[in-house]
Amino acid sequence: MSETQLDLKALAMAPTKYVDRPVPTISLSDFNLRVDQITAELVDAAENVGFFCIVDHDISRATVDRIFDQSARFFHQADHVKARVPFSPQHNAGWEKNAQIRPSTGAVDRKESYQMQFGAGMNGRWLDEDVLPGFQDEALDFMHQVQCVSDKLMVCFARGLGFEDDYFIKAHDVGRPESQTVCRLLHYFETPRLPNPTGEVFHRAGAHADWDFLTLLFQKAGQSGLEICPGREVSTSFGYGDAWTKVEPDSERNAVVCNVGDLLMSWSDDRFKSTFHRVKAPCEPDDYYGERYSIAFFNQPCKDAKIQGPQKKYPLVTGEEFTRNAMGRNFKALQEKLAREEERRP
Ligand SMILES: O=C(O)CCC(=O)C(=O)O
Ligand SMILES: [Fe+2]
Repeated sequence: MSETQLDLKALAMAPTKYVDRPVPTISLSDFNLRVDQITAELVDAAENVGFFCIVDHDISRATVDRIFDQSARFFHQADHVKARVPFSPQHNAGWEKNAQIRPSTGAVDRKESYQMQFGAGMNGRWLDEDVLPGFQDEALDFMHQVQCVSDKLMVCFARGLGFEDDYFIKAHDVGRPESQTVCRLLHYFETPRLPNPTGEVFHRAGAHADWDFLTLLFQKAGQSGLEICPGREVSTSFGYGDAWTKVEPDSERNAVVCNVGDLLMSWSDDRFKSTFHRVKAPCEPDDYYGERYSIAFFNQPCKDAKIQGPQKKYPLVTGEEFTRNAMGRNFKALQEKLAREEERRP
């Protein structure tokens, strides 16, 4: 074994460093009356952490429970059934299994996911009504409810940056054919406890930043693993630090975890932080190795939205260009990671 391999192995086996960082919980109650206060809290969280939890958001626990039930119904279908609605990179919609490789790990995430959109991108990508009766209606109803909450957050971020109240809402209008917003159902598989016979680590969601405007993440109580690692300076950097913080949303209060994505970071001239996060690959005794469900709602800009911050730090791009550039950077970083690993092979 070479010296570098030994170093890497030692690093992989070292216990994870954790630090406590506050992840604020922000109430959206009496939104119209309290909008200035809520804006101040959201801006502070976006500037200093990039992650926050929202409560009193008007999506009921029953609604969240029902969409998780629908998600389980979907994922319990046989693979050959789910394969009727395969993931299409061009449409950013559909089902994939053990297929996503993150530049941070160079290995597949051990999970399956199903990405849904509001409009034409979903043509042919819903399972038939006789396979999953009621699924499509319930999923779309949930997505519209999450969009309503997103709209409130967008009003606050627009105010915080000095734009008109509806500036971001218009740029993310899910009623338009140009909408790119995605709701992603996620299902992580139970993984063998370490040490396992091969020593293999099963990645869940390797460290990454989201490239959307704002992500709203729904989790199930008792299925932990989400961790953040702030300290990123600009929206184009792939560097990340080393001390992680566990995000434990208050399930009693039906909290939804939100995070600023690269798009909002860039649109705010890097004032609001898009933060590295991961669903930890379970590898230490206290980690959660069980099956895990989550739902991520990615607010994406309409293809023709014009994106530029108030200080014009970055050149103006359209929503379509921003997404294409982000995917291109991700692809390049992945190729570089895989090439480095190839070089290291004895
Ligand atoms: O499943 C989770 O809790 C997080 C997923 C995530 O970060 C993502 O898909 O971007
Ligand atoms: Fe993410």
